[in-house]
Order: sequence, then C-alpha cells, then structure tokens
Amino acid sequence: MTHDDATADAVTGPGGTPPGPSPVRPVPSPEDAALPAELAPAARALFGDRLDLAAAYAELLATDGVVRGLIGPREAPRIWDRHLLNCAAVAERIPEGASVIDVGSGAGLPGLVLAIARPDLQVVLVEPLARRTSFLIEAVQQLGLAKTVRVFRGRADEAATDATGTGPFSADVVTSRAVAPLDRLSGWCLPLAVPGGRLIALKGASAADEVAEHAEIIDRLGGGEPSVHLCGVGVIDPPTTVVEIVRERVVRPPSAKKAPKRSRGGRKRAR
Ligand SMILES: C[S@@+](CC[C@H](N)C(=O)[O-])C[C@H]1O[C@@H](n2cnc3c(N)ncnc32)[C@H](O)[C@@H]1O
Repeated sequence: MTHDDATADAVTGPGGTPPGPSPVRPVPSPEDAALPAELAPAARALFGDRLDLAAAYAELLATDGVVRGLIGPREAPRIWDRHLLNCAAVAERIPEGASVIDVGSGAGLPGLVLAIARPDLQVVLVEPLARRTSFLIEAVQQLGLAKTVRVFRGRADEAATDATGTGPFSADVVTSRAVAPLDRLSGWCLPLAVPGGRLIALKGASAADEVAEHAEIIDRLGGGEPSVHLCGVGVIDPPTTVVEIVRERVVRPPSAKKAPKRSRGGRKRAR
C-alpha cells in the first residue's frame, strides 16, 4: 500500500474523516524558542553566562518537547516568559551549594532550569512517568548537566523511602510547580526535606488562599508557618509567587508508623 492509498482509506473508509480541509497541526520549529528581544535583559540577569545553555534547553522544549507531547504546541512561543524565566527567578530563594529535589518535574520545570541557572546546585528530578523521564535523561545528557543533575523515576513518596532501592532521597530544598494543592504537596515534599530544610512551591494567584486553607494540616505534617514571597521583582513581570514551608519537625507519615507487635502465633501481643 502506498502512502496515498493509506490516506485515501482514512478519508473515505467507514468512520473516516469526511472529505474537507484537514486540521493543520503546527510543526515545531527551533525559531519558536528564540529569545524575544524584550525579554533578553531579564534572561541575561537570571542566567548570566549560562544563557546559551538556557537557549539550548528552550530549543529542546520547543522541538522535541512538543513532538513528544511534553508541552503543548501553543506553549512553544511562550517558553521564555512562562517557563524559563518564571522558574529561574526562584533561584534567588535557594542558598549557595544547596541540594535540591524537584517533585513532578515534567519536562524539567523548575528543576532543570535551576540546574542551568545555578551550577552550584545538586539537583534530583523526581518524575513518575516514563515518557517524561526519558526526555529528562536525554536533556541532561545533551546539555552536559550529568555532574549536577540526576533523574529519579517514581513518585515523591517513593523517593522519600527506599521503595525502589535507590532512595531514600533528601535535600536542603524541595521545589515543585503545578503538581498538587498545598496540603497534598506538603505531605509529599516535606518528608524529602532535611530537618530545617524547606519546600518552595511555585504557586500563582492562589498562593495566599492555599496557605489560609491548608495551614493547619501543614502544621500537623511538621511544617512551620508558610510564607509567601515574590521572586524576580524588577526583573520579570509578573514576578513568580512562591510559598515556602520549613520542615520544622519530623513527623512520620501514618503508613510509616509501627504496626502493633504480633506474637509468633500472629496475634497481637498482650500488654
Ligand atoms: C502538570 S505537570 C507539571 C510539570 C512541571 N512541574 C511544570 O511545571 O511544567 C505535573 C507533574 O507531576 C507529576 N506527578 C504527579 N504526581 C506525582 C507524585 N506523587 N510524585 C511526583 N510527581 C508527580 C506528573 O507526572 C506530572 O509530570
């Protein structure tokens, strides 16, 4: 069967698309990732001498990332402002030389962006979906970031325990963007922070409302009082809003609490 035959079948066969103009699917192009002139000062301020590396990542996202369905085709022209700059601004909240775990990295946001902007950081990207971790592993290789970035395939709770045999992971800072509401996110991320370490959750306009709604459960999870900060003020517009929660107390999740001891016969031991 020739290519033309296949096309004809698809159009005219039972259940096929009726004849007419076929939907136009945008073809990803490296030009979509070009840094807009008006954003160049912010990009230079946030990436410094790593701007070329950021540009290489932007191109990967706009081409391979779109083809592999990791970001929508309409996102490609907005990669710099909505993704790279928005994420890079958060670097100002992370101490020099810190270890970072990014939960639910997707295509590397914000974890890979932070690793690009800050070569002093050691970053672990936590992501359960194979299609996404394949992209991340290839991106880390292509961008030459293997010395500072690791990719862990699994959920946050698996990274925090030894569930896969490669953990447990912990870090000074745990980042996350667009993964879950603050209560669930705290339950996943606080166990990954070292005591005294912090969760930095990238949130939009909902930040203050989420804090008010979930402060009590965050306290029960061992988190301190959440604080809201703006990152990149005077550099990007709008600045990035983050919620920070320090892991003040180590609270074991209910699943990790000891089961009641059983006698050899399998019955609960009498007290
Ligand atoms: C909406 S995407 C956001 C991706 C990226 N952070 C961004 O801002 O573009 C949410 C991501 O969280 C991941 N995810 C969902 N549940 C998770 C969990 N329990 N632990 C780690 N990642 C999770 C999903 O696989 C998905 O890649």
